[in-house]
Amino acid sequence: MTAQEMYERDKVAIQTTGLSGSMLMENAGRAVSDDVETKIEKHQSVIVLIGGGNNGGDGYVIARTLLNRGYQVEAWQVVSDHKIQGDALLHKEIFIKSGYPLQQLEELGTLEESLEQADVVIDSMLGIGVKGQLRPPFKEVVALVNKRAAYTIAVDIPTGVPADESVSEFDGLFANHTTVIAAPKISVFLEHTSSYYGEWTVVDIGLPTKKIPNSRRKLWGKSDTLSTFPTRQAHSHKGSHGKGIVVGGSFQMPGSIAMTAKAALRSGIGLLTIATTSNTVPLIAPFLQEATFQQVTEEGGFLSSANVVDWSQYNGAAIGMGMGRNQGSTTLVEEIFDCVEGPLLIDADGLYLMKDGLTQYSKRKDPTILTPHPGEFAHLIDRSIPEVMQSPFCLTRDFALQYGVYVVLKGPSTIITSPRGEQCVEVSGNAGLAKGGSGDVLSGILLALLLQSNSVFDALANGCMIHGLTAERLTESRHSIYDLLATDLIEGLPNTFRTFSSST
Ligand SMILES: NC(=O)C1=CN([C@@H]2O[C@H](COP(=O)(O)OP(=O)(O)OC[C@H]3O[C@@H](n4cnc5c(N)ncnc54)[C@H](O)[C@@H]3O)[C@@H](O)[C@H]2O)[C@@H](O)CC1
Ligand SMILES: [K+]
Repeated sequence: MTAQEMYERDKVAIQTTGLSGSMLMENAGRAVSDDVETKIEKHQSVIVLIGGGNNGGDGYVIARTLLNRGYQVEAWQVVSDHKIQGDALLHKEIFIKSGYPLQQLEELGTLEESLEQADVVIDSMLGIGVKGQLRPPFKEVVALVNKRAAYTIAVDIPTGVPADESVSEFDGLFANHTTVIAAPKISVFLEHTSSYYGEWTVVDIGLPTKKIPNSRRKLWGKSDTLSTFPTRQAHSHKGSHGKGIVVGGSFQMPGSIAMTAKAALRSGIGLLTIATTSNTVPLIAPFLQEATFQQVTEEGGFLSSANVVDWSQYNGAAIGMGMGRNQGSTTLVEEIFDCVEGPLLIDADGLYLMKDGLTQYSKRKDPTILTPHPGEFAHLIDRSIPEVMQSPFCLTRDFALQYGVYVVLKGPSTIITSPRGEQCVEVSGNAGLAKGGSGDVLSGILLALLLQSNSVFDALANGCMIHGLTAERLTESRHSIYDLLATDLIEGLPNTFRTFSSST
C-alpha cells in the first residue's frame, strides 16, 4: 500500500461501519503489543518513544498494554504537549489515568542515559505521515537510537522512512524488527528502504475487509500458490501439459539455454524443443535427453532467422537466453513476435534485441511476458538503474500498461505486473540466487507453468515462488548462499514441486 491508500482504507472503514479512529488505534496498539511480546522478555527494560501524530498514539496504547501485562516500560513523549491531539490525546489520557508515568523529552542527554540502560526500544515516533527530511527533535533522537545497540522494534514503519516510492533523501531509524500495521507499505520492498525495517510482520487491526477498497497490489504468499497451483489430471498425456520451444544459445553461451530447457522439463512441461545454433546442439544435447532440437539459421555463430521452425506445433515460447546481442539477431526476434502462438516470454539478450520493436508487442493477441532484472529494465526504458530501484512499482506499471505486456521485474522482491496494471510482489529466495544462470532457470520454470495454467498472472507468481523457495530450501540443507549454483536449483526443483503438486 501507499500511504494514501492506507489513509483511504482507514477512512472508508470508519465511514462505512461506525468504527472510530480511536478504536482502530486501540486495536493497532494491542496487535503490535502481541507481536512485541514474541520478541521480548519480562526482565528486559523497554523504552517506548512516542511522537506527535497517530503513530505516537499507537505508542501510548503499546506502553499501557505492556505495562498492564507486567513488562518494565518507560514511555517517552518526544514532542511538546500541544502536539498531542485527537485520538492520540485520548489514548495519552487513558495511559495517564491508568496510573502510569510519562517522561517528557526536555534535553537529549536524559533520554540518552535512559537509552543506554534499555534492552529494547520501541519506535512509535513517526509512521506513514512523515514528510521530507526529519526535523528536530526526531533527527537527533533517531541518531541516538541508531548509535545504541538495543534491540529496536518500529511500529508500522521505522521513523523517517518514507512509505512510498521515489523518495531518495531521508534519515531513517534502523529497526531490528518492524511490526507493520494492517498491510505492508511499498517501501518494505524497495532496495534503498527495506534494510531499515529489519525483519517484519504484519498485524491485523480489524479493518472490515469486505468494505474497504480492494488493492491493485498483492503480496503473493505460499497459500496463494497452494490454492492456484495447476493440478495434473490422472488421464492426462504429454500433449496436455504444453509443447514449448526455447530459442537462444550461442557458441559462447551454450549453458543458458540448456538450463532454461532443463528447468522447464523439471517443471512439468509436456514436450520441449530447443531452437539454437548448430554448434550449440552437440554441446548441450548429451545433458538433455528429454528435449528435441531444432537447428536455426545463423550468421557468425549467432541466431539470425527462425523461418525453418513450424511455429504452429507449439503452444508457447521463451526467447533470449544466451543468444548474444548481435544486431543480426534482431530479425529473429521480430519473426518470433509475428509467429508464436500462445504465451511468449522474452528474457536476457532478447530484451536488448526487442527494444526498438516495443510498440509491435502491444499488438500481439496472446500474452507477452518480459522478465528483466533492473539493469535490463533500465535499458528498456532509458533510465538509470538507481531510478528503477527507487520507483519499480510505478515504472513497471506504466510500462506494462503502455505496451500491453506482463513484466516480471526480478530482484529480492520480484514485482509482477499485468497489462491491466495489477501487481503482485513475491519475496521468497535469498542471496544465493544473485548469480549468473538463476534467471535462465526462472525462465524455464515460468514457460512450463505458463503452459500448464489458466492464468498468466498466477503462473508467473507461482513460478517465482517455486524458484525462490527452492533456493531457500537448498541453503537450509545441502548448500550455502555462496556455493549455490543455478544447476543446483534445477536439481532442487523436485523437492519444492512435491510440496505443491497434486493430481486429480
Ligand atoms: N485511523 C488511522 O489513521 C490509523 C493510524 N494508525 C497509525 O497512524 C500512523 C499515521 O498517523 P499520522 O497520519 O498522524 O502520521 P504520523 O504519526 O506518521 O506522523 C504525523 C506527525 O509527524 C509530523 N511530521 C511529519 N513529517 C515530519 C518530519 N519530516 N519531521 C518531523 N515531524 C514530522 C507531523 O507534524 C505530525 O505530527 C500510522 O503509521 C499508524 O501507525 C493506526 O493507529 C491505525 C489507525
Ligand atoms: K514508527
